[in-house]
Amino acid sequence: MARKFFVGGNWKCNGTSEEVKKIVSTLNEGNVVSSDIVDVVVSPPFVFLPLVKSLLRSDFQIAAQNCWIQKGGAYTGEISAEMLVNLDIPWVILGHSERRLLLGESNEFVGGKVAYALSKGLNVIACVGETLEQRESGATVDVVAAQTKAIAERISDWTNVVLAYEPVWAIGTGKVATPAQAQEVHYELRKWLQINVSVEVAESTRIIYGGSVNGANCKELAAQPDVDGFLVGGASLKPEFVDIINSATVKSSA
Ligand SMILES: O=C(CO)COP(=O)(O)O
Repeated sequence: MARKFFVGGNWKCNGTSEEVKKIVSTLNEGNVVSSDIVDVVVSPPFVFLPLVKSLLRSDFQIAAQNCWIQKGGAYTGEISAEMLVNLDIPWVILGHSERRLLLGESNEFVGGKVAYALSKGLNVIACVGETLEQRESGATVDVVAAQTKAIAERISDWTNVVLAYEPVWAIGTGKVATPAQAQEVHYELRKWLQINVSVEVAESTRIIYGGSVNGANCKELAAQPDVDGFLVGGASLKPEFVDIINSATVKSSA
C-alpha cells in the first residue's frame, strides 16, 4: 500500500499571537490538494496550541513540539502527554535535534518519550539525524540507526509513528541535502526497519525529510522513492508552505 504523503510545519520558538493568527489565516485560505493524498500537521509553540486549534482549518492537524517522558507531576516547565491528550492535540514532535543537542536529550530519553507518548494515544513525529562532523567522518548511517534503535527497543507498534530524517547540518542553514543524499539515508533507515523490526513496518512507516526545505526544492526531494514528505521549519511560517504541501502531487501522479 502506498504511504500517504506527510507535511509537518515546525514553527519552533517563533511568533506572537498576532503573527500566529496571520499564519493560520494564510493556511486557511491556501489552495491545497485534497487531504486524501496528504496529511498536514502544524506545530506551534505550546502556548499557542489552543489558539491555533480554535482557528485552523479542519483538514489540518496539530502537533506539540515536545512532551515529558512520563506522567505529569513535579516537573517544572514540562508539558505532559496527558495534557496534550486533554486538549485534543493528536501529534507530538519528539527528539528534534535542537533538543538533543541544546538540551542534552539522549537517544534513550527520546526513545522513552516516544514510547510514553504512544502509550497515551498520541501520534509521534520522531526525529533523527547526524551532525556535519558525524557525516564527514562517515558515521551517518550508524548515528541514525542508533537513534532509531533506541526508539524501536521501546515500542511494539509503529502505526502512529512518522520518522523524520533531519540532518543537523541542513537545519536552518539553507544548505539542503541533495535529493540523492536524502534518498540514501531514507533508504538505509527503511532497510534498518526491515531488518530490525519487520518488512511490514518498513513498508508502511513514513520517513520524511527536514532541513532547509522550501517551495523551490520540495518537488525534487518529493520525487525520491523513500521520501514520504517533509518536516519544515523556516518555510512553514511563510506562504510557500502551501507549495510544499502541494508537492504531494509529485507522488500521486507518479
Ligand atoms: O528543523 C527543521 C524542522 O523540524 C527544519 O528547519 P528548517 O526548515 O528551518 O531548516
